[in-house]
Amino acid sequence: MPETATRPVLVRGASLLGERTADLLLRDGVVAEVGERRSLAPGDAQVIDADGLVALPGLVDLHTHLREPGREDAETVLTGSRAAAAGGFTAVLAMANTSPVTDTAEAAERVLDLGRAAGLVDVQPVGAVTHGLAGEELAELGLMARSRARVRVFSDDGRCVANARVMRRALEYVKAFGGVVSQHAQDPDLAGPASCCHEGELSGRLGLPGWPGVAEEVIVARDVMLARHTGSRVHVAHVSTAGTVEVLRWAKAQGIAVTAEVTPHHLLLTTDLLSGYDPTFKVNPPLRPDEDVEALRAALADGTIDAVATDHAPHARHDKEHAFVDAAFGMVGLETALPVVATTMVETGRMTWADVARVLSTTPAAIAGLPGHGAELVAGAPANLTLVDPTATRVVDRDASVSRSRNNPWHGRRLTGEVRATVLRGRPTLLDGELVDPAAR
Ligand SMILES: NC(=O)N[C@@H](CC(=O)O)C(=O)O
Ligand SMILES: [Zn+2]
Ligand SMILES: [Zn+2]
Repeated sequence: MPETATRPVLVRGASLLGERTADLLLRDGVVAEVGERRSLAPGDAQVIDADGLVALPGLVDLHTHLREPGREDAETVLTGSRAAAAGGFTAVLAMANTSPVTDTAEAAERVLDLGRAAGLVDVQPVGAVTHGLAGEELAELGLMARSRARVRVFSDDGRCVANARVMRRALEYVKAFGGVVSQHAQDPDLAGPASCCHEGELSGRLGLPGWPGVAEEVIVARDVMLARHTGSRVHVAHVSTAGTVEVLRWAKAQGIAVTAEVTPHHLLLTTDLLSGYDPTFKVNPPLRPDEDVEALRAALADGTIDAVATDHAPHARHDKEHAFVDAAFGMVGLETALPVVATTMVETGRMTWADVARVLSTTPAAIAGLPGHGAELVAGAPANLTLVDPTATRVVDRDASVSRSRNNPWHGRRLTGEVRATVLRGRPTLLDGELVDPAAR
């Protein structure tokens, strides 16, 4: 159905970024009018009563694993899109570590098309940096960039681009079209193949091979120097240590084009959760001690870390429910990202809702080069938005998730802030906390 044929939507009485209450009339995929509270007549519009809700530009996730093609038993583009819409996202970047890997233009276009067919969120493929994520030869970066998928973010995520020469070439290459390399920063020699948790007192006690924070920090330090040398842009995926924050702070002060993301889990969960050997908490990079968590929160609040990205990493039970050392790395995160940020950063008074819009929408959209997303909610802007109940609290139930996977580290935890509605180009994908059947839109 063409977008022009959809019914207008009137969002009544939302608090824009938590700052001022207004009505928003959404028509033909854009914000047609912004008016004083209760000033706009509904006419034939579908009315969303947003009294008490905060309106944010639709959330943008720089780091999502959708698992299709190859691991549809863990997630598909459709089930991951549902989780994204339920979490308030209107765009997600789909990581390239699928099977086959997204390392060609055709593979990227297939992911794009699967996203369009699902129709719940803009699925923007990330391209691999190297063929098959092998870290040796560059993938078809230019062809992916020029394809219908317009790939701008490249990453071997799951693996580090460990070879400095390869990283340098990738940075030089993507510079030509304003691309960015998102690095999974982890020196493979320092981290070691068997490592599965933070290296520290606890890993010693548990008898688990740990990996040290410095394995991340040396790669970030190297990559900011390569970004300076090439004049290109580097993005640091899932920052997990205070040392990385120090490097980023220095690099930004030099004017080096580096951006960075932190995951919700690294903002709240700590390494001591591993004491019960529950593989739900096994993730790469690992959960760290309190000092790191505090440094990450401070860096997000002061802008040293630019964005929050979920690293939603669904895994099927038969990959996750193993002895700790054998289980897969990763945890789901799309449906809980906003509540975790609200709980850790807003409820604690460290960030405002305008800051949340910056770290979960505006800045990630700018980093990824997605012009239709992250815009301020003013007349003429694309009608991509999220409505949040800022005070609602809820105990997370992994079985209430719409993701296909259940590796949910938030199960049983009470979080504040609930996504009530998501609107993609003027069409609700989530209403009253329930997914909207695409056929009914
Ligand atoms: N984060 C994880 O623990 N796992 C990710 C890979 C990654 O993000 O490095 C995955 O693909 O499962
Ligand atoms: Zn990674
Ligand atoms: Zn990842």
